[in-house]
Amino acid sequence: MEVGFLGLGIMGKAMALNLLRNGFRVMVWNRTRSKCEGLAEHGASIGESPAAVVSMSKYTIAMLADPSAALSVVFGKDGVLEQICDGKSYIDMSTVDADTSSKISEEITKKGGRFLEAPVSGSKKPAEDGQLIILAAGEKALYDEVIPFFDALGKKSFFLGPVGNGAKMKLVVNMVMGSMMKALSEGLSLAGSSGLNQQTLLDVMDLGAIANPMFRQKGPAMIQGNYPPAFPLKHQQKDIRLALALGDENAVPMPVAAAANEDFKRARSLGLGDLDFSAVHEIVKATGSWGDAV
Ligand SMILES: NC(=O)C1=CN([C@@H]2O[C@H](COP(=O)(O)OP(=O)(O)OC[C@H]3O[C@@H](n4cnc5c(N)ncnc54)[C@H](OP(=O)(O)O)[C@@H]3O)[C@@H](O)[C@H]2O)C=CC1
Ligand SMILES: O=CCCC(=O)O
Repeated sequence: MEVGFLGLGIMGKAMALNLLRNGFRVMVWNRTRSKCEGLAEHGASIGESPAAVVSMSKYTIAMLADPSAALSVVFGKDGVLEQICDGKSYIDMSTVDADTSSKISEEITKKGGRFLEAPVSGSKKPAEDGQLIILAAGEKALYDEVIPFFDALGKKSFFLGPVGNGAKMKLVVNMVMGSMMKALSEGLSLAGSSGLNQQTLLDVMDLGAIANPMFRQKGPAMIQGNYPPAFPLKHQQKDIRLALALGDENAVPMPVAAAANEDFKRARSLGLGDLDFSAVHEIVKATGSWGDAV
C-alpha cells in the first residue's frame, strides 16, 4: 500500500521510518524540506506540498505540531483540501482539540474524502520502536482498513467512536501526565531540600504503587538537570491548555492541572519550550529553596 506522510518532527520522522521498514511505499512532505532528505535515504519519495502528496496517495497521514499547523496544512495554499476527493483518506495523528479535528473532518468529507483522527500516546522511543498507543475516532470502516499502518506504528489501537473522542481522550491522558510531571518535580525538590538522596527517592517509588515508566525514564536525567527533547515542553503546555479548555466546556474543575499549566507556561516564557517537558523541573526548583535557579 502507498501512503503519504506530512510532518517529520520528532514523532513523524520515526513513524514514517517505521512505515518504510514495514514495506509501505511512503511519500513525505515537511514544511522544512531538509528534514525530508533523511527519509529519502531510506526510500521515501518527496512531495512538493501537502496537496502533491495527497494527489499521489490513497491514504495520507499527518503528524503536526498543534491545531494551527494541522489547520494550515489542510486549509492553506497547496493544502490537503486541494486534492482530497472520493477514494482518498486523511488520517490526522497530531494532538489537537476536538473542534479542530471536527473542522478538518467536515471539509474533507464535504470533498468526498474520508477522515480519521488518531492521536497517539507514547513518545520518541515508542515511535521509533513501533510501540505507540493509537487513539482513533471517526469512520470505522476506514479504521479497519488502515489497521496495517497502525500495526506498524503501534502496539495497540483503540477505536473510540465519533470524531472528537480521540482528541479528547488524548488531552485527558496528557493532562494527567503533565500534572504527574509537576508532582514528580516537587517530590525531587522536596527530597533534595530535606537532605534526602533523590535517586533513592526514585528507587523507592519504583518499587511501590506509584511506579511508572515516566518517573523511571525521566527522573534520573531530571536530577542531573538534563532535558533532551523527546516530548517538547511547548507541546505539553499546548495539551494541558487544550485539556483545561475541555474542562471549561464541561464545567469540570481541574485545579491541579491549572497549577501545572502555570509552571509549563512559565517554562515556555523562559525559553525552555523546545526542551523535554521534564524541564518544568527548572521552574519548580527555581520557585523552591533547592537547586539552581533558572
Ligand atoms: N514528541 C512526543 O513525545 C509526542 C508528540 N505528540 C504530538 O505529536 C505532534 C508532533 O509532535 P513532535 O513530532 O514531537 O513535534 P515537533 O515539534 O518535533 O514537530 C512538529 C512538526 O510540525 C510541523 N509544523 C509546525 N508548524 C507547522 C505549520 N504551521 N505548518 C506546517 N507544518 C508545521 C513541523 O515542521 P518543521 O520541521 O518545518 O518545523 C514538524 O514537522 C504534536 O501534536 C505533539 O503534541 C504525541 C505524542 C508524543
Ligand atoms: O503526547 C505526548 C505523550 C508522551 C508520552 O505518552 O510519553
